[in-house]
Amino acid sequence: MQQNTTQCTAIDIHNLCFSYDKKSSTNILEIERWQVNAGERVFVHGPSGSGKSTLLNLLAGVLKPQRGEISVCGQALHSMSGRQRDVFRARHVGLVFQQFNLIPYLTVRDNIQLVRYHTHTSSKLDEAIITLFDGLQLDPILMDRRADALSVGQQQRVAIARALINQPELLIVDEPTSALDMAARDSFMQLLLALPGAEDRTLVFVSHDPGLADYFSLKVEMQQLSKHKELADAV
Ligand SMILES: Nc1ncnc2c1ncn2[C@@H]1O[C@H](COP(=O)(O)OP(=O)(O)OP(=O)(O)O)[C@@H](O)[C@H]1O
Repeated sequence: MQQNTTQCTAIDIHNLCFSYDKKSSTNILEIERWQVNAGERVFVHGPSGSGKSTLLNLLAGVLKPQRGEISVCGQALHSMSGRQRDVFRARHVGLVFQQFNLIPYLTVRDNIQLVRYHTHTSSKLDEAIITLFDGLQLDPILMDRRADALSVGQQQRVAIARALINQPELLIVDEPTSALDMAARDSFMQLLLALPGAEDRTLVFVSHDPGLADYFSLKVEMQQLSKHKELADAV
């Protein structure tokens, strides 16, 4: 089932239909075909409500389509159980949410430790965190600070470090720059794209900000990718 990510198509979607409400006649997403090669940097944009977060959750295996096929890093998510998709996500996907989702009363180290898939000694974990912090220009002293004592920019970079701790092949980032001014936004993008392994990792990045599009090799407009169709037409 496993494939070498350097040879595989990172994302392969075929005739996918998704609706939150099984009784509704309208799909939130309908994607006939979408393929992304491993290592590609994809900028996903589209109006509010067009299904960007829903797409990210399908790619991460949080949601499962009602119909069709979705393979990520060579793994067929549509035929996995919820538990299998959880394992898939822990091993292959790094997720950064809009609100960062750090647990406020835990230290930065504990926030990162929580998502660590491989069990390593605490010194190995610290080593891995320090390497990531170095690339993200974060002071290692922050590891022992509570997450709610960090600035927004620091929380955002810690969220990236947490997403990368398992060395995922796919990094999914949802609207991470909305709280930043333009200069901070650009330096964040430069850091993100210069991190070790960034050239081999597939990046799917959602933003409303068209000013970020130039950082990406592929641009995807949600309304072109997905059609909202009456289920009755599709059946
Ligand atoms: N858990 C849910 N249950 C039911 N409907 C939902 C749920 N989450 C999202 N939706 C609906 O699905 C549609 C797509 O939502 P989604 O959050 O994917 O859009 P989006 O493009 O990410 O929007 P935004 O840019 O505002 O974050 C919207 O109509 C939304 O109301």
